[in-house]
Amino acid sequence: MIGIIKYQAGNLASVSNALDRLHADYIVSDNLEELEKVDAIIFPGVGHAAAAMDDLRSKDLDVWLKNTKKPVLGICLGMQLFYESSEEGDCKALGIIPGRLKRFDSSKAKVPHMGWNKFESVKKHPILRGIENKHFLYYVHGYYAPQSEHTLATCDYIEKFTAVTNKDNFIGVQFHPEKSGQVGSLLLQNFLDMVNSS
Ligand SMILES: NC(=O)CC[C@H](N)C(=O)O
Repeated sequence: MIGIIKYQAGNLASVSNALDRLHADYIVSDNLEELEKVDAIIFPGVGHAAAAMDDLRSKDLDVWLKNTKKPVLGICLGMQLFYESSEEGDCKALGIIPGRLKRFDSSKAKVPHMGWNKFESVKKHPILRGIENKHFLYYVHGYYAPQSEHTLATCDYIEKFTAVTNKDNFIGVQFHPEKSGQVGSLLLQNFLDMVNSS
């Protein structure tokens, strides 16, 4: 059973639809008792980092997320909030992964980075099974996580930034797998398979 975190910055419908297409069992919830019972978490996100963190704090979801040992897949803003802070609203984030989100330099190219782009895998990981450097994924973001020891894959737009990150039970993807067609569905299925085999 997957728990999709329900908070004001979650693009819940598109993530739910993607799981429906994979016939996955899930709940959409912000209730900590309900979330404690699921096998894994999908932490989606569209919106402003500072506002999203305020909403998570208002529901004690920030502390719960930071301390859960369940597998967590963070998507877009969900991935960004794994880090220590973001230049977006100059806000503190969950602090699970070291680093600070930076804004793209809009003097160099149009911001946000919006559209289909490839990615370059840096380290092997089950979440990337069957996904190769030739594949395109869908991105919409104005902030990026610089490369670090936790970077599994990178993407090149103005900067070479972290497209997929992993620390312990936390996996983050900057792109939107729920909007990335078959390749995106494969990544979500890889996550489900990791959960089912754990
Ligand atoms: N789609 C989004 O909400 C992106 C997350 C964040 N606001 C960014 O611009 O990077």
